[in-house]
Amino acid sequence: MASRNQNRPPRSPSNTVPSEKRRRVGVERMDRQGNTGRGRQPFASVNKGPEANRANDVVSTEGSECSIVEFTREDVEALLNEKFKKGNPFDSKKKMDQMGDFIRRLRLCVKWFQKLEESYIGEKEKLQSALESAEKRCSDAETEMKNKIEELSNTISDLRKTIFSLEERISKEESLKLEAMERHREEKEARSAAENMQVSLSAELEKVKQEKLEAEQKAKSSELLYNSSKEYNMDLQRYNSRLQSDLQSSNDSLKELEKEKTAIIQNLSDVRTHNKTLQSQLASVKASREEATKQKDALAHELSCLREELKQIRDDRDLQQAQIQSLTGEVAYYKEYTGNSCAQLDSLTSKTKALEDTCSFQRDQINRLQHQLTAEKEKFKMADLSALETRTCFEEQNRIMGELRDRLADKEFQIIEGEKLRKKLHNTILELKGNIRVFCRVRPLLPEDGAGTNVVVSYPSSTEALGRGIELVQNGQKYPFTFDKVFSHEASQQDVFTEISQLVQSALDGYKVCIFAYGQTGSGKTYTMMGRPNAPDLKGLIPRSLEQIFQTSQALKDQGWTYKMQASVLEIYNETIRDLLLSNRPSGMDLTRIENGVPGKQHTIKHDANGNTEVSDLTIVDVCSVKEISSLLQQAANCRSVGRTQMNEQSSRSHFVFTLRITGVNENTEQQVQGVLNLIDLAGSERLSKSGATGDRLKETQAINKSLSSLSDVMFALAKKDEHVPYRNSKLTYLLQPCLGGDSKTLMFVNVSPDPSSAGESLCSLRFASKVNACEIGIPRRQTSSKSFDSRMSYG
Ligand SMILES: Nc1ncnc2c1ncn2[C@@H]1O[C@H](COP(=O)(O)OP(=O)(O)OP(=O)(O)O)[C@@H](O)[C@H]1O
Repeated sequence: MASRNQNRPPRSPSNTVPSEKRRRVGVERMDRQGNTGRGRQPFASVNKGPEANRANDVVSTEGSECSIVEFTREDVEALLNEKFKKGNPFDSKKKMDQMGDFIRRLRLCVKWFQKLEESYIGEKEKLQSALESAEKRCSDAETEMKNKIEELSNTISDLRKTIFSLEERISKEESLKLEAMERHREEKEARSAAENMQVSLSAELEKVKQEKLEAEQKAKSSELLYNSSKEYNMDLQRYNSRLQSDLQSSNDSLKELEKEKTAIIQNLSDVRTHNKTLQSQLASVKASREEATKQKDALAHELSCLREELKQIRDDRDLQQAQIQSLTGEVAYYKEYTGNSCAQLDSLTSKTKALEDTCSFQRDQINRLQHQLTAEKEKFKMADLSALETRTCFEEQNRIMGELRDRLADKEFQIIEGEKLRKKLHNTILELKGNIRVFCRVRPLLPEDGAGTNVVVSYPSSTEALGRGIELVQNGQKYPFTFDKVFSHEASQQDVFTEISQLVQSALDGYKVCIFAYGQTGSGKTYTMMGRPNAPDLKGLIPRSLEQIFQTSQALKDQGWTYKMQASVLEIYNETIRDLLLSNRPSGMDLTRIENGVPGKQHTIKHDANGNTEVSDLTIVDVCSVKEISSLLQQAANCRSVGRTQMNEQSSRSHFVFTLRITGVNENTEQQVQGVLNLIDLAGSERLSKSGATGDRLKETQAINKSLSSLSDVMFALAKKDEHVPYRNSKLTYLLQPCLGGDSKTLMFVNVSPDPSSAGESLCSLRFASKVNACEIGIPRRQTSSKSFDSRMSYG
C-alpha cells in the first residue's frame, strides 16, 4: 500500500486537476513558496529526527501555530514511511515522544497540505474565471478569426489572380526577354559582321578611291560622249517630233481615208441599189419586149389570117358579083324573051337580094378588117418603136453599168489599199503607244456609296494631261497619275468602246488581243466588260466588240474574206479552271458543233513554241452570228461564280475569260490570218478586313488576292526586266503568259470607285496600273500565212 502510493501526491476530495499536473503544480508551488515564502520553513529543518526536533521543540510548537512548514514530495514520503526506532519496548515515554513528534510533523504536513489545497482551490477559481474569460476571448477570437479567414481567403483569391496575371506577365516578359536576347545576339552578330564589313569596306574604300580617280578621268571622257549623245538625242527628239507630226498627218489621212472609205462604201451601196433597179428594169423591159415580139408575131399571124380571109371574101364577092351579073343577064333574057313565070322571078329576086346582103355584109366585114389591119399595123409600128427605144435604153444602161463596174473595181482596189494602209498605220500607232496600254475608268458615285461631300477624284485640265490624267486625294495628300486614257464618271459605254474598237479590229487582222479589267470589288469591272447586254446603250465592251467583229467580217466578204469564229468561256475559281459552256447548254444550240467537252476533267494549260495556248478538255463552240454569241455569253454569265460581299451586292468571285479565235481566208489573195481576242473580267481586289469575308468567302478572297498579287509580281518583274518572270505562280498569270510577256496587244482597264471610303484601295489599284503602264512587252506579231495553217485553239 505504501509502495502503491509512493509517487502519488496527496489527494483532496475536490481535486479535479489530473494528478500529474497537480503534482507538478504542487511541486512548483512548493519550490516557489520555498524560495519566496518568508514565514515558512523548509521541512528539512523540521524533519531532522527526534533529536533535532527535540532541540527545536519550543520553536516548533510555537511555529506550528503561526508558520507553515514547507514539504517536498520526498519529505512527505519519508514522513509516511518513517519507522520508529526499535528501542526498549517498555519505554513508552520515548515511544510517546516519538509518536508525539510524528503526529506533530504529520499535523504540520496536513496543515501544509490544507493550505496547499486552499491555495489550489483559489487558484482553481482564478483559473476557472481565467478559463471563462479565456474561452470568451477564444470565441471572440474565433469569430474574429473567421472574419479574418474570410477576409484572408478573399485576399488570397485576389492575390492568386494577381499572381496569375503576374505569372503571365512574367512569361511574356520572359519571352520578350528571350526575344530581346535573341535580337541582342543577332545584333551582336550583325555588329561583328558590320565590323568585318567595315574592315573590308575600308579596304574597298581605298580601292574605290583609286577607282574614283580613274572614274573621274572616265567621267571627263564620258562627258564628252554625253555632249555628243545629247546632240544625238536632240536629233532623235527632232526625229521623234517629225515622226509625231507624221503620225498626226497619218492619223489625219487615216481619218480622211476612213471618211473616203465610208463615202465609197455608201456610193458603192447606192450604185449597187441603182444597179439592182436597173437590172430589174432591164428584166421588165426584156419581158415587155418579149411580150411585144409575141404580140407582134400574133398580130402578124392574125394579119395574114385576115389577109387570107379578105382574099377569100374578095374571091367570094367576085364570084357572087359574077353570079349576080349572070343572074341579072338571065333576068333580062327571061324578061325579054318569056316575060312569064312571076314565081321564078320572085325567087330569083330574093336570091339576088340575099346575095346582095351577103355582099354588103362581106363588104362591111372587109372594111372592119381593113380598119383592124391598119390599127394592128399602127400597133406593130408602135411596138417596133418601143422595142427600139428599150434597146437603146438597155444599151445605155449596159454602158452605165460597165462604167459603174469599172468605178466599183477601182474603188474596191482603193478600199483594199486603204485598208492595208489603215492596218499599217494602226499598228504603227499602237507600237508608238506601247503594246501594253492602260486605260482608267472612274465609275459614278452610287446611292449605296453613302459618301459625303468629299471629292477624292479629280482630273487635271492642263493640256498635256487632258483626258489622260487623274488625281486622287487620300488623307489630305494628292497623288497624280497619267495613263493612255482616263474616262471620267460621265463617259458612256459607247465612248469607252470607240477608244478600243481599233484594237478589237486587230484581232480580225490576225493579232492576239487581250483586254482585261482590274480594280477593287464594286469599282465597275463587270459593268465595263459586260455591261447590261439587253439594254442597247448600256452594253459593255464584250458584246460591242463581238458585234463589231461580226459586222466587219461580213463587210470584208466583199473583199474575198471568209471568217470562222470559235468561242470558249472559262473562269478561274479558287485556282481551278471551270468550263462555263459545259453545262446547261441552250436547247437550240447545235450539239455537233461542240467539241472536246468532257465533264469533270481537270483542265491543264499548255503553251507551244509559237505562243499559242491550249486548255485541255475545254468546250469550244463554232459561232456564226451575234445572236449565238449573245446566248453563249448569257449562259456563261449565269454559270459564273458570284456572291455577296460587304462591298458589292453581286460580286464576281472568279476571273472570267472569254476567248474568240478568228480564222480568216481570202479567196482572192489566198491570204490566211489567225487572230485571238481575249476579254477578261478579273475578280475584285479587296482587303480581307474590308470585305468582311468568312468561311468559303474568305477562301475565295484569299485565292483571288493570291492570283492578283501574282499578276503584280509578273508585272513588276517585266517592268524591271528580270530574267525570271514568275508566270507559274498562279493559273491566271500562266494562262495570260503570251499576252503579258509575249507578242500580243494588251490593254488593261483599271476601274476606280470615287467613294472616299475606297480611296486607299483606289490608290493601290492606280499604283499597280501605273507600274503596268511602265512595262514593255514584246512587239506584237501578226499570225498570217498564205499556205494551209495549223488550226489549233489558242488563248495567246
Ligand atoms: N460607269 C458606270 N455607270 C453606272 N453604274 C456603274 C458604272 N460602273 C459600275 N456601276 C455600277 O456599280 C456597281 C458595281 O459594279 P460592278 O459589279 O461592275 O463592279 P465589279 O468591279 O465588277 O465588282 P466585283 O469585282 O465585285 O464583281 C453595279 O451596280 C454597277 O451597275
